[in-house]
Amino acid sequence: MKYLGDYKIVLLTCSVIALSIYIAIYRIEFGNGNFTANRTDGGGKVSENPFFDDDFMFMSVSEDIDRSFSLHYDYYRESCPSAEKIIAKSIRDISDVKPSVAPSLIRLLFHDCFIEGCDASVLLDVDESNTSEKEASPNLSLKGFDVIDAIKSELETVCPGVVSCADLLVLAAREAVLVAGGPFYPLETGRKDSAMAFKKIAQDELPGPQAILSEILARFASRGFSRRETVSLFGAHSIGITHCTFFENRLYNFSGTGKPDPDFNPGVVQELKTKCPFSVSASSPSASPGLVPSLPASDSRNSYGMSSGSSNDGVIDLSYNNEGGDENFGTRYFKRLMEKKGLLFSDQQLMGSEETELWVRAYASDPSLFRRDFAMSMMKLSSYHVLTGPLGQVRTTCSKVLPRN
Ligand code: HEM
Ligand SMILES: [Ca+2]
Repeated sequence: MKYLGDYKIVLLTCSVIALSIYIAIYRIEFGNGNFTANRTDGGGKVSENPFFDDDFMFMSVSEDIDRSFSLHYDYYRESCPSAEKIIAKSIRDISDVKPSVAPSLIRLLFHDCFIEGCDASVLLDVDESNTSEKEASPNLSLKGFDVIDAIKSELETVCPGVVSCADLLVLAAREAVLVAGGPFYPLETGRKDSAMAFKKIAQDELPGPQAILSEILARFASRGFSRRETVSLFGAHSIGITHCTFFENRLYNFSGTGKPDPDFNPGVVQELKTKCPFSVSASSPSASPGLVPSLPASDSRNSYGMSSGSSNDGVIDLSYNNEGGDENFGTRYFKRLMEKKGLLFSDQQLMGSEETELWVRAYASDPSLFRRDFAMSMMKLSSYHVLTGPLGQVRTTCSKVLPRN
């Protein structure tokens, strides 16, 4: 009887092992039919799938899974050794002629990674089966797609079908940070591209320029970013531009008062009124009800409106009126916030809690602390929720998914 009991236990254990291996293989092969189900966050840790979180799983199987699902340094060493050099050189060359490209690419990276991870979903055009994130209102003023397309076609001539658009975007943005005077940070590669876009999520999840602090922190926290990391990432707003639409309610009609935002430096408000004349976005669809029709009114929290960044809208440097001159990347932005000179309402929100204000002050006074933190946060952002291994594809044109077989 004892032997029979042991035999049953062995049989049961074998069945459990066989079933687990079967489930493992099934999930890898078919990804539950859902490309977004299995993604990794940075260093190859597979997340969002309870299957991978179970430590009791059999080591040999899970180690193999781990390897094929993780990013690596110099992933293209064998398959496309010149990839990183081509990307870096292209960004430097293009930026020499057109400096505005660097900030555009950094923003593009943020808008990609923040929505379902760094999977180049933001680059897809609309087609029969896909909507496009480009049509979500926070993305209407994104730029830099042409630069990514140009570099991708160069990569395709050198090593066809090898370098993913997701890797291209994070590497291009890293070079853009350097070109803009920011820090270098190492990046692992091996991201794959998504086979779909997430327009609705982009519409709902990217914070708008009227977002309040609690909303901003919650959006970043839900993606694993601490307050310190969130504040450091905002340092990217020390470069690039913003359209008047995104802050003009602060000049003319803050919260329906018909007056400027009391939290906006009065000197800067006066100057900006000449650059962003009254009522550019008077007919903004996000106007609060009951307002005098000619007052710009974009207080509503989602706030991008439908005509965001339209071409007849004025454009202002995010570092406008930067008395410190060409100071360190990052530092100047945080100093501006301390002087109530942040252009976007959402920027100035960082001064709205003890903890975030503490980091603003720390970064304003310690450039090397900021550079270290920004580098770490950009690494984290660039590896957020990536697709690896068989879970994604390598598009040959960044704006189109691969044709189905
Ligand atoms: C609450 C979070 C954020 C909001 C509401 C926000 C909003 C905006 C807005 C409204 C603009 C102006 C776009 C235009 O007029 O064309 C802008 C520009 C920019 N943003 Fe953000 N942003 C946020 C976070 C970030 C983060 C985390 C990064 C990067 C790590 C970033 C990088 C940039 C850059 C580089 C620009 C300049 C783009 C250019 O010159 O083309 N932003 N942002
Ligand atoms: Ca994405």
